[in-house]
Amino acid sequence: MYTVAITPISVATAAVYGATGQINGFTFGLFLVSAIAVIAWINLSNDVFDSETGIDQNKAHSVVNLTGNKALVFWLSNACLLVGIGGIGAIAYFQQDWRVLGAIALACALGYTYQGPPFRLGYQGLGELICLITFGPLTFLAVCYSQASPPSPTLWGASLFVGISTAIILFCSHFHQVEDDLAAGKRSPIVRLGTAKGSTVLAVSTVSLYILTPLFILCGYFSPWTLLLFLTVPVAYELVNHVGQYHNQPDKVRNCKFIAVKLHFWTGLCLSLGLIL
Ligand SMILES: C/C(=C\COP(=O)(O)OP(=O)(O)O)CCC[C@H](C)CCC[C@H](C)CCCC(C)C
Ligand SMILES: O=C(O)C1=CC(=O)c2ccccc2C1=O
Repeated sequence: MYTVAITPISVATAAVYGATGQINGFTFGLFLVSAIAVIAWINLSNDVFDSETGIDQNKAHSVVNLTGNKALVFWLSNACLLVGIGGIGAIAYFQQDWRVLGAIALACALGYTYQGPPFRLGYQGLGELICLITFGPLTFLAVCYSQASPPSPTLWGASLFVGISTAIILFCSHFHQVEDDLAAGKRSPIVRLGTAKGSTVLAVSTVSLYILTPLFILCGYFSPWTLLLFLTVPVAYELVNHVGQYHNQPDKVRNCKFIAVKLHFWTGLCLSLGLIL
């Protein structure tokens, strides 16, 4: 799952490098470490908050279920947040640009509203929108300011791409959980749509990645090298085909999140290369 931290930082940094021909390696490294700590926070605190609603009763790998110590996991998650925000704060300080910290702090606040009381917006099916905004434009803005570069159409285009590919991971994570979600009152997009319509939405969202890229090339935002993205079509096909076949069979569809992670990783790598070349 930690590729969800690495990919947006790498693609945004590649977009900056493509535009300016230089990046600060130390800032890039510190951003990566900080983003990983933020993702550790969101996952550990998700287990804490979900243990309060009972939705994770059957989730064997919930760290709260594994340790039986909710307080410990809560404080561990806060420590991760402190490390993550501390690292981003240090970058903002070195750059003397507090917009870096502001964008990531806003992303973290939105991440909290996904799962924490009193908001729990994920229970209303709003997680994918939060994912798109936080892993897309907010993270990309923070990265470009951290590299002392202004946002460009290339950066916005790439942020939309990564925002969608990250939201696809979250969307896929709901297919096998319909029963548990219904029991806990969580109206995930798959609970709302049903698994059949959900698999169609997944297909359309996945295909949109391969439409947006040529469109951005035609607009002059992306280099033609970003067509490297089409090397990932077999993974996209695997995802759409797997969910299309097994959307209503929880045991068979449960691994689709990991195919989505694979798609997110490889599309991110191809896009980064395309933006650098
Ligand atoms: C914890 C997340 C998903 C798990 O959700 P769920 O409870 O449905 O799944 P389980 O069955 O596994 O319990 C991730 C949620 C992500 C959230 C919508 C947005 C987070 C924003 C980040 C804080 C932004 C970080 C940016 C970083 C790259 C600097
Ligand atoms: O555990 C999960 O299901 C997820 C964890 C996570 O950090 C993440 C981040 C961005 C999009 C989706 C997800 C998950 O689904």
